[in-house]
Amino acid sequence: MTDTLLIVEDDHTLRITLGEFLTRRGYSVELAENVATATALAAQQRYALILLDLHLPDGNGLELIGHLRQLDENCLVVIMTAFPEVRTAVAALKAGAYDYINKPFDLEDLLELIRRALETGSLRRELAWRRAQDRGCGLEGMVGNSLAFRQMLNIVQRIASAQRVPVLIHGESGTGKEHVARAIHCQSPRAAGPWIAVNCAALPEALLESEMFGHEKGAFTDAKQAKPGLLELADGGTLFLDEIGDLSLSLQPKLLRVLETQAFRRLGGSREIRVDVRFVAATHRDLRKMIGGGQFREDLYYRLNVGAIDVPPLRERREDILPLAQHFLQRMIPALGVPALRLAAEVVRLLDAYPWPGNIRELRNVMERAAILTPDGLISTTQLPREMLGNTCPDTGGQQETPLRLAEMEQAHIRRVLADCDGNKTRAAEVLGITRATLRNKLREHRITDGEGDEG
Ligand SMILES: Nc1ncnc2c1ncn2[C@@H]1O[C@H](COP(=O)(O)OP(=O)(O)OP(=O)(O)O)[C@@H](O)[C@H]1O
Repeated sequence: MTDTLLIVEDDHTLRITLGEFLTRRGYSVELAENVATATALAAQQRYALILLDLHLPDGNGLELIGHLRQLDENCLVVIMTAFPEVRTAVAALKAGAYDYINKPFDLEDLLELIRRALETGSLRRELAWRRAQDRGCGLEGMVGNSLAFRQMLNIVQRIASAQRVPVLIHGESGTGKEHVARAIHCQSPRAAGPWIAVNCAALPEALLESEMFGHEKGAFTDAKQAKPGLLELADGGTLFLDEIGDLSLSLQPKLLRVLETQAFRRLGGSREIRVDVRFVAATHRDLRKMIGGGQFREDLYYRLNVGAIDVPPLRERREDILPLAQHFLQRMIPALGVPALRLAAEVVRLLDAYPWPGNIRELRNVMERAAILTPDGLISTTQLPREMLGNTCPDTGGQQETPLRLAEMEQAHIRRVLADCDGNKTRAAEVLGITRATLRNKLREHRITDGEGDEG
């Protein structure tokens, strides 16, 4: 099947030229001249890749990235940006863009970037599938040996066997709350029963209510058929309520009632339905503070918090960083078809020093990206994201986040840009905004070799 690309560019000539060029190279291409058209097109179909100009007449490309990724979280976006806007391009990468290319660019370079991005895209899809496959039950998939982690697992095991006790899992984003919730289900006598997960932040209130409680025929305009809710589907098993802190104030008492009585009515229904469900909820929010601010009901909090689990952030269990990194690399080997993936010593040091604000999910993403980018199976600093090179201090062992010295920062940045430009010094000098001669001097000064920018 031909990959369909979307070009979002307000410059008429560039839009048409790019469209014709990529069509000649075998892609199916659609064009949009502004945010409104791009949004309308992306809502109708999935694009393999979107080439996006940042400055559009009716809005900002940066905001559009977020919207596009909401429609399709695996969507690949490549930013086209004018040369002095490197900082904006970095913001675009943070917003989820795959890569960026500086204008004016060589069409062949763009083609190469597109090929690489599409290859990564298909690997990502395969990985998502593998992740779903090996999201095994129980504790086997849970990596960690730090004291904090082992203490948490102890609590998980004890709570799991008390199969009717509601559980509230608290922890920062990406710490593994859903993983823990699933382990509770799998370790409990309910393991053979259904596991149903719902994200309370992802659906508008009315939809969430009808999803949870189900509805009878005619309960509202679109209710053409009666539909059982998730509560019924979870009968005999576990209902996982992710992001419980986002549950609206009007749904909170309704949930509390089910927790207390294990009974409810479908929307528009008069029959009381009884279920046998274990409730596990998770949040990254401070629910106590929300109670103080009147945003979360105290009675619901205490009802859920009977079994309380705190998942520690990764920075508080640093011994787990390396085993987790190795675990994520191992998982990539079959997908990439390489014999092995190894970490350079410098990378190990940087992994250990980094504060991991996005916790295990961030570590997983960093490892998967690095594994895809490495040319020879050895992960070096050039495959790490910029923020990991810029935010940590080599000598602190990661406990203190002392900033890099200017020279170290410059060295790391030059290496990064050189790697991005595949060692092409003319392009690297252009990106850095210096002459080729100045770049040569700096390479000598920082003892960066001609090859791929690694120290000799
Ligand atoms: N102990 C672990 N061992 C291996 N992988 C883990 C572990 N904990 C979490 N992960 C992986 O890290 C990723 C993030 O975990 P998860 O989705 O459970 O986090 P979360 O806290 O629920 O995130 P959010 O708050 O954003 O919903 C997942 O890919 C998960 O499989």
